Amino acid sequence: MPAQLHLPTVLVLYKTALLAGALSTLHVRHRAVRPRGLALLATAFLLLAFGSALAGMGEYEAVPYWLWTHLSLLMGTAGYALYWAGMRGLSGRRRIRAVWVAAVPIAWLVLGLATQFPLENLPRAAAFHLTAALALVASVWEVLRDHRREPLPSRWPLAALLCLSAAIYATRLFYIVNDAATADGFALAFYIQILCHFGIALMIATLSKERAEARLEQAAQTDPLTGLGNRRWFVSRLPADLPPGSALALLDLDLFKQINDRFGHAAGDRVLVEFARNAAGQLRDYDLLARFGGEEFVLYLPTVAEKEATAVAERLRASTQALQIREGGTAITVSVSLGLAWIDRAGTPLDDWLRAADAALYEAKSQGRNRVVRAAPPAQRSHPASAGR
Ligand SMILES: Nc1nc2c(ncn2[C@@H]2O[C@H](COP(=O)(O)OP(=O)(O)OP(=O)(O)O)[C@@H](O)[C@H]2O)c(=O)[nH]1
Repeated sequence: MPAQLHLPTVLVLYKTALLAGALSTLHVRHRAVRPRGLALLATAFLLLAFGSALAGMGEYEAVPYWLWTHLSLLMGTAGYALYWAGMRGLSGRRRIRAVWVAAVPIAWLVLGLATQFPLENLPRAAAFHLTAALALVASVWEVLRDHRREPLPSRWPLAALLCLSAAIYATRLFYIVNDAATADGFALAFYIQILCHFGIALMIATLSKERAEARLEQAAQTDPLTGLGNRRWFVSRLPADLPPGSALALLDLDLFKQINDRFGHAAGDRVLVEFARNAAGQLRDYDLLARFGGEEFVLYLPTVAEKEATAVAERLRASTQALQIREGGTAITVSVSLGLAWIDRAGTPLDDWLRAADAALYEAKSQGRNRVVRAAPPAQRSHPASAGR
């Protein structure tokens, strides 16, 4: 198979793959809402393509020898340093300082000018291959380290392609250092790199698309004011059949209209945010708190004893009453009423439990507000087929 690869054609295709990578990455960047690392990656693709083109022109003596050797090494190493920085940005990390990215190519340039090693083919190729392999391994690390925080499926194929590309460079480096590199091996390595570049460009586009979809999904399920999940999020997270030994509560801020009327809508918003922050801070990691709309919130406590659920509700009520939200010279105070339903049996639809909690909330308001009222369990449905209608 290697003998069938025509090296000059492979080298032309290699540059074409890099150009295609640059164009596709620029296109994705143009379409992305908050692009990260894509400009760096497109520049990296371009630098690698120009570095490779310059080396090709040098081989035909179209450029002075000293110029293309130094310059192609500079472009190649700068290209892979940018590649790493771009992958880091794409993965979601903070932008790295330019000095760290520039350090690698500048170090090679200074060393090259001082020793003139790039004038020799093997040391120049070894320096390029070493930089490329290390930058690609670092890129794999960048792409995978954020997987838990942002589990996008395309991270894995992207990392696999980067690994393959790094492995090819490392293998080539081994042959170069041992002076065993052949033209056939060279052609095969570049052929695989072509496939990697196409694949990586595709995965960059896929990852950006997956990220945009995940953000849309999250925005559709998040209340923008408080950052809590909204009704859609809450319902999607609840088990289809609430298990016995859990609790559901509706929480409604008291006389909230008066706060808006007296202090203004913006102050009312701050009260909602502070209430949400305080309430979320009182709960376990796996409890679910959402904003149902307006000044109404909903809470689900999985696996909780009846007494404990009442204690949690009572704690939320008391800590809300203790809140002091500063507005100008005065402190706004607020209270909350809660209707609490303790789930004592399976098979009753969520809507019935919500209605029961709502009735209890209504009762809490009627009794003077700032209190927790336990809900009467909803009437049991006689026919299972009617459940959920
Ligand atoms: N600032 C602010 N106000 C909101 C928001 N959503 C709803 N409201 C206001 O919340 C108020 C709710 O008023 P009501 O439903 O009369 O209830 P309340 O004044 O809290 O009285 P009770 O519930 O009976 O204690 C209305 O004035 C709404 O305009 C919001 O996102 N921000």
